[in-house]
Amino acid sequence: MAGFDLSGLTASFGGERVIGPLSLKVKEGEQVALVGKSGAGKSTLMRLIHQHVNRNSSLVPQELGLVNALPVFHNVFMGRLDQHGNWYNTVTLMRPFSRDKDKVRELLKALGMAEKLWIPTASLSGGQRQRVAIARALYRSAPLLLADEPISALDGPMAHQVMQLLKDRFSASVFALHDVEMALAYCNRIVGIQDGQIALDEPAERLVASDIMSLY
Ligand SMILES: Nc1ncnc2c1ncn2[C@@H]1O[C@H](COP(=O)(O)OP(=O)(O)OP(=O)(O)O)[C@@H](O)[C@H]1O
Repeated sequence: MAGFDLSGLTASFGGERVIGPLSLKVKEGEQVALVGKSGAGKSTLMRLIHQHVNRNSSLVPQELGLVNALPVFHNVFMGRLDQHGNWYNTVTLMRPFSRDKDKVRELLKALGMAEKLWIPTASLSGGQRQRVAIARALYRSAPLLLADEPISALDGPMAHQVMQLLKDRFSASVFALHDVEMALAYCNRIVGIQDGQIALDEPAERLVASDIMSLY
């Protein structure tokens, strides 16, 4: 199941409400961009959605969640840790299976970094690290993608390549995006977050960048 239908979503920190209560329904075929100024609540909403849909989703968190001491291969493989037994995961740590190596190499190739397969993640650049987290989400291959600022460290051409790849590979997606032009180019629905509430919810084709800038 690619979509979700959640209601009564709320989040508070130190007694202060930062999200909701709000409802959000996302259907198969929708690429949703969460936009809004820094601190509006996009990451918090993303985490709330993930808590509810969890195993049905591929997650790219803003902080990436990589294990620096491990090579790129193992960080990408982690996208499917919960789909294998302990024995398989333990063997893979020491001596990965060819079919998994081939699959991960193929994903890295699509992201322009196949040669980094066995490099420890700690020695990668910020943009390369971000692509490892994206490869991990692609490897998981869940029907729903939740991606919090997935292209913030990528240069222009790579940012476009990654957004196109993610759009093609997932049947429904929720992106938190600072880049309004990218949101309009790759998403078909724009949800504006302001003070923890949905202040805008429109098909992207009905909006231009200036309509969204009123949220900032
Ligand atoms: N762990 C936390 N403890 C306390 N307050 C938090 C915590 N995480 C988020 N907040 C607060 O919740 C609000 C929403 O934060 P959130 O990170 O969701 O915003 P955002 O829209 O994702 O911002 P950005 O675009 O900068 O990533 C902010 O006021 C932030 O200070």
